[in-house]
Amino acid sequence: MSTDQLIIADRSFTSRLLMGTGKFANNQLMAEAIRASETEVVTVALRRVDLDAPQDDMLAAIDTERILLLPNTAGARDAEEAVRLARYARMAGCPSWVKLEVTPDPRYLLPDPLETYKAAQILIKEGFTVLPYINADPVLCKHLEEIGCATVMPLGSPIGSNKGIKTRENLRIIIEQSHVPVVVDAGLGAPSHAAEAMEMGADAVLVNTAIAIASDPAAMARAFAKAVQAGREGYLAGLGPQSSLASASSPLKGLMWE
Ligand SMILES: CC(=O)[C@@H](O)[C@H](O)COP(=O)(O)O
Repeated sequence: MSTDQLIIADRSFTSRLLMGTGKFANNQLMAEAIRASETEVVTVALRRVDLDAPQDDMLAAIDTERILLLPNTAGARDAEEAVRLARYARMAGCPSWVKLEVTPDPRYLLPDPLETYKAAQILIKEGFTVLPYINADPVLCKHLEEIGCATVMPLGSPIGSNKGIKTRENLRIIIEQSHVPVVVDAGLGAPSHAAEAMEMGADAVLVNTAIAIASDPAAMARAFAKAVQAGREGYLAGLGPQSSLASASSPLKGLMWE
C-alpha cells in the first residue's frame, strides 16, 4: 500500500481523485469511468437516486466494498433543504458522510457561504462527517475548519464550466493555512487543471463534468488519474521557484574558447 495516503476524518485513501456521477450518458459508461479512474470516493446526488430501492441501477454500478459512496446535497437551495437531504441519506442507510452543497442560484451554481456554514454547524452537531463545497474563500475555510468540517472543497471555477483554476491566489492561501484536507472541486476541465491543483499542494481534486462528457469517459478518467498522480509527485518532489529573469541551465564560464 502507498505510504502517501489521503486521510479524511477516520478514513485513508490511496487515490486523490474524487469523482462525481452526474451527466454520464448511461450507467455503463459511468461504471467504466469509475473503474478506470481508480477513485475511492464517488459522490452521488441524493436527488438523483432512490435510496429505498436497492435495485437502483446507478448504485448497483458502484462497488461499495472499495469505494466510499459520498451522498451530496446538490439541488439544496438553503441550509434547511441540505440538512433534510443529509438526514434522509442517513436514514436510508448511507454512511454519515455528506458532501454539503448549497447553491441557491441556478445560473452560476455558486455556493451560498452563510447557508453552507449554518448547515455544516447543524450536521456536525448531529454526528455527520461534513465535506463542504465552497467558494475559494480563505476566511470561510478557517471558520468551517474550526467548527469541525472534515475537509474544505473550494471551487476552481463554476461547476461544469471546464474553465480550470480561476481562483489560484485564494487557493494558494487556503492550502497554506488549512489543517484539514483541501479538495479542489468544480471547473477542472482537463487533466492539466487537476495536475495544477495537485502541484499547488491541494490534497485531492473532485472531477465530474470533464470525465462524464468526454467522447471516451473511461480514457479521460484514466488521464485524470495520471495527472493527479503526476501533480502530487511533482509537489512532493519540491517544485523550483518561479522567476521573472532567466537563469542559464549550463555554465556560462569556462567555455572551450575562453
Ligand atoms: C459541487 C459540485 O457539484 C461539483 O462537485 C461537481 O460535481 C464537480 O464539478 P465539475 O462538474 O465542474 O467537475
